[in-house]
Amino acid sequence: MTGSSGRTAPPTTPTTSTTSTTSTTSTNPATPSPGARPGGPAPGDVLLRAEHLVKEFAVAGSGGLFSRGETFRAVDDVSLEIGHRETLALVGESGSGKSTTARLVARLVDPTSGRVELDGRDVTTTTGRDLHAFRGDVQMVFQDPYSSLNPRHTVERIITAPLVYQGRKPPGGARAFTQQLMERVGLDPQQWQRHPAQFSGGQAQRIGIARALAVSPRLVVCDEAVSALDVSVQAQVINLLRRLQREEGFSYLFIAHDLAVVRQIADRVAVMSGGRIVEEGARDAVFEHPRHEYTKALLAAVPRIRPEWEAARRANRQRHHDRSVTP
Ligand SMILES: Nc1ncnc2c1ncn2[C@@H]1O[C@H](COP(=O)(O)OP(=O)(O)OP(=O)(O)O)[C@@H](O)[C@H]1O
Repeated sequence: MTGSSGRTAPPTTPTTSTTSTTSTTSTNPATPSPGARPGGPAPGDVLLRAEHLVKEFAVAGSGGLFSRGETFRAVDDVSLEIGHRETLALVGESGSGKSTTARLVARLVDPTSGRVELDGRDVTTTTGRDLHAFRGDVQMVFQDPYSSLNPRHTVERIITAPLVYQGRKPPGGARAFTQQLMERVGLDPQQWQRHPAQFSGGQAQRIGIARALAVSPRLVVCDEAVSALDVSVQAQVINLLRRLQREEGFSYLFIAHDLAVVRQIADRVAVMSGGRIVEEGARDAVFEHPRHEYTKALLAAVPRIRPEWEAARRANRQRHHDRSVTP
C-alpha cells in the first residue's frame, strides 16, 4: 500500500519587505478572453491543455522491505491551458512545484495521474513516432546553459541535435542552418565551431534558445531561463524571447520566481503554492488586483537571489575571466 505524506511545509509565506515589484513597466498588455481558465484562451484557441495533473515522488528511505512506501505530492491537481502565441507564466516560491509541472507538460516525467493534450490530442501516454513528434513540438530552455549544453560538442552539433533526433536533415546543410540560427538569436555565425565554455552566460543561453528553435516548436517551456543571468543580459534575452515569439508564433510556458521578469513577458500568470495553482488570470489583473493572500505576499516580496544562483553566477564569471572571453 502506498501512503501519501502530502506536503510537510507548504511555502505559504514568502519573505516580505516594503519593496514592491509592481512598478515595472507594462510592455505586453493582456486581453482577457472568454476561455475556460480565468482570462484564458478561447476554447478554439487552446494549444496545450493539462488536466488534473498529479505527480508524487517516493519519499527517500520509506521504501524498505517492511515499511510502507510513502510518497510526496509535488504537483497536486494542476490544470492549465496555454493558447496559441500566448505566454503563460508559472510563478511561486522555490519548491512550489513549478519545475515539476513544466517537466510534466514537456513529458520529461510521467504524471501519477492527469492528462496533457496538445492541440486537442491526448499525449499523456504517447510513445514511439508520436512521442518524437511531440518532442519536436515542445522544446525546453533550462536555467543553466552550461549544464544543459554538452560541453564537448560544438555549437553546430548542439543546434542541429534536435533535428538529428527527429531523423531530419538540416535544410541547406548543418553549417548554413546553424549559422542562420546563430544570427537569429544574436550570435556571431562565424563561431559555429566553438564550444559552450567559450561563450558568456548570456551567449550560451542564446545557443540553448537556438537549439529550441531548430525544430520549429509550437510551445517553448522556459524553466527559469533568464534567472542565472545578470540583469542587463536578462533584459536582452527577454527581448529576444519576445521577438522570436512574434516572428515564429509559438507559445511559452515561462517558469520564473522573479515577478519583475514575469511582468515583462507574460500574457497570463498562474501562481503556484504547495503544488497547486492558487490563483490565475490575465497578467495585469493578477499584478494589480491579486485575490489570494499568497499572491499578495509574493508581490510584496523582495525578489530574493538564491545563494546557489549567486554561487553559480560567481563561478561562471570566474570561468569567463579565466578564459578571457568577451561577455
Ligand atoms: N525527482 C524528485 N524526487 C523527489 N522529490 C522531488 C523530485 N523533483 C522535485 N521534487 C520535490 O518536489 C517539490 C517541487 O519541486 P519543483 O522543483 O517542482 O519546485 P519549484 O517550484 O520548481 O522550485 P525550484 O524553483 O526550487 O526548482 C520540491 O519539494 C522538490 O524537492
